[in-house]
Amino acid sequence: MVRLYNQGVQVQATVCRILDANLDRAREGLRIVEEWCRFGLNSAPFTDECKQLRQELASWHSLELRSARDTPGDPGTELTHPQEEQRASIEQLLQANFSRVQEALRVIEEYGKLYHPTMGSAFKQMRYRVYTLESQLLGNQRQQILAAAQLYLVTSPSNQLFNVVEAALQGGLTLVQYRDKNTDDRLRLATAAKLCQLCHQYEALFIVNDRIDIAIASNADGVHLGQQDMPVSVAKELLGGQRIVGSSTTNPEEMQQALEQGADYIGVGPVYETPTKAGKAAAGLDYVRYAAQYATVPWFAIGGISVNNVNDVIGAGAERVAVVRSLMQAQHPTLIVQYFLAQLNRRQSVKALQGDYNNNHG
Ligand SMILES: Cc1ncc(COP(=O)(O)OP(=O)(O)O)c(N)n1
Ligand SMILES: Cc1ncsc1CCOP(=O)(O)O
Ligand SMILES: [Mg+2]
Repeated sequence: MVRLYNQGVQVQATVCRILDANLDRAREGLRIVEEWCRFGLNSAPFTDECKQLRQELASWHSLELRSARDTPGDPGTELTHPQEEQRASIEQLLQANFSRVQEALRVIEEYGKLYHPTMGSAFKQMRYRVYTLESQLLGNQRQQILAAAQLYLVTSPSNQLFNVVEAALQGGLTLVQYRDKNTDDRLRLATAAKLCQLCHQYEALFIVNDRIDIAIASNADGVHLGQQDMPVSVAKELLGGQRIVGSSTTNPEEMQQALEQGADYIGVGPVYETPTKAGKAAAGLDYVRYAAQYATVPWFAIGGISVNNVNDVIGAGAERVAVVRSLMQAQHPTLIVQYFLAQLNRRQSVKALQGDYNNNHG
């Protein structure tokens, strides 16, 4: 039943107009995405998902809402943003239309709460489905690099910062996080932008620690957030579906929450106590074993990991590790990266062989 609780007639009509206009906006944007899925990608599953979303929108677009339309009296019909006149690529066109759909769904989610008891939650779910579709269509390359990454360099302030990062990239590193707690924002942004360019030159991902604003402004591939930072779900909303959001976890509860909120990867640690995060208790190898069994997204063991103990961490089930000092203080970062990758790959090969053996003899 459609009800607008305790509102005057004028307000009711306005809410209906807002819902009507945004249902149209969302449908149009989805249709544009759908055409690319159908004719550009020939993808039945993506086309189908767009169609189902459009059908669900249509099921809410009642006669009552349509009748509230007042196109001649709407001052918004003539307003266009200069960027709407230009699209440099299919990716940009899709991105603009995903943003349009997500914005419209968010408006409906909020105003819908005034209109129908289940409209807010229904549109929230739809918005998450659109994020997923967006990340499958546009964020795929980032997710692939993330899934393949085995070593993660988290930087610390250094006057050799760019040299260390470049040397590590030359060794095959594909994931870098810029972590600097004390520099002022101007310098932090300039450093982030330069590091981002450097990483992209090597087709590596660039992540910013703590700061969503700096991640966006530096064109980073994502952000890493801890338990005291912005919640993952909020970061996902601010960054859209394409960028990566990583989350630090120290115990199973934090892991569960990070997974529920949609973290793309998680940090697991500190495995060992470390001066880089002084005062933080070690989570230990037991938590690494837990992650090996229960984590459903890529996860990186972190904290006190060096060439001397990496095999213990791998032995506890880690397939990916993150380090600060082991690379930032290395004399030869390229060689250290190669050593870590060799150890992690060796483990992967052994696991693959064991899998083959079990399949053939199980
Ligand atoms: C890969 C990775 N894992 C964990 C952390 C720690 O994040 P957080 O708990 O927010 O602490 P700070 O790094 O902000 O001091 C990380 N940065 N990266
Ligand atoms: C940022 C962070 N989060 C958990 S441990 C850690 C620091 C790891 O530093 P190091 O590799 O030097 O021990
Ligand atoms: Mg943090």
